[in-house]
Amino acid sequence: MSDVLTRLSELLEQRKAADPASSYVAKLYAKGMDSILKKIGEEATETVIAAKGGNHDEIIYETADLWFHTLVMLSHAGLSAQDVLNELARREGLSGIEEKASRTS
Ligand SMILES: N=c1c2ncn([C@@H]3O[C@H](COP(=O)(O)OP(=O)(O)OP(=O)(O)O)[C@@H](O)[C@H]3O)c2ncn1[C@@H]1O[C@H](COP(=O)(O)O)[C@@H](O)[C@H]1O
Repeated sequence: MSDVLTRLSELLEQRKAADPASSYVAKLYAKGMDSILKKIGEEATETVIAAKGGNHDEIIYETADLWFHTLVMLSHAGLSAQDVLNELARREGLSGIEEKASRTS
């Protein structure tokens, strides 16, 4: 895993014991999964709008927001970026059709 993802994943775990008044992530955890999912929906929409606009800085900024909130969702669900990277690694070398056939659910 990249150093950035490793450090951020560790920080997201630590924030589970943090005060929501002093941490954005702790506040999101306290609000619960529905609020986290709402943020993901908003950030996904903002990413689509940025990509349509074609400004590289905006695309990067909005995609970072989307990735970040997705990482918060994974952490709240007891998962991590590494779990998703493991799945992407599993798919390496498979064609799209083979990948679809390999799915269990
Ligand atoms: N990478 C991020 C990150 N990206 C985006 N954001 C926050 O995500 C929010 C984006 O939502 P919006 O653009 O809608 O802005 P907003 O109006 O403030 O959001 P809402 O109040 O409506 O939820 C902003 O508050 C950003 O500050 C982030 N907040 C935290 N991190 C990382 O998480 C770490 C822990 O953060 P704290 O828990 O706050 O210490 C930080 O050190 C960073 O590494």
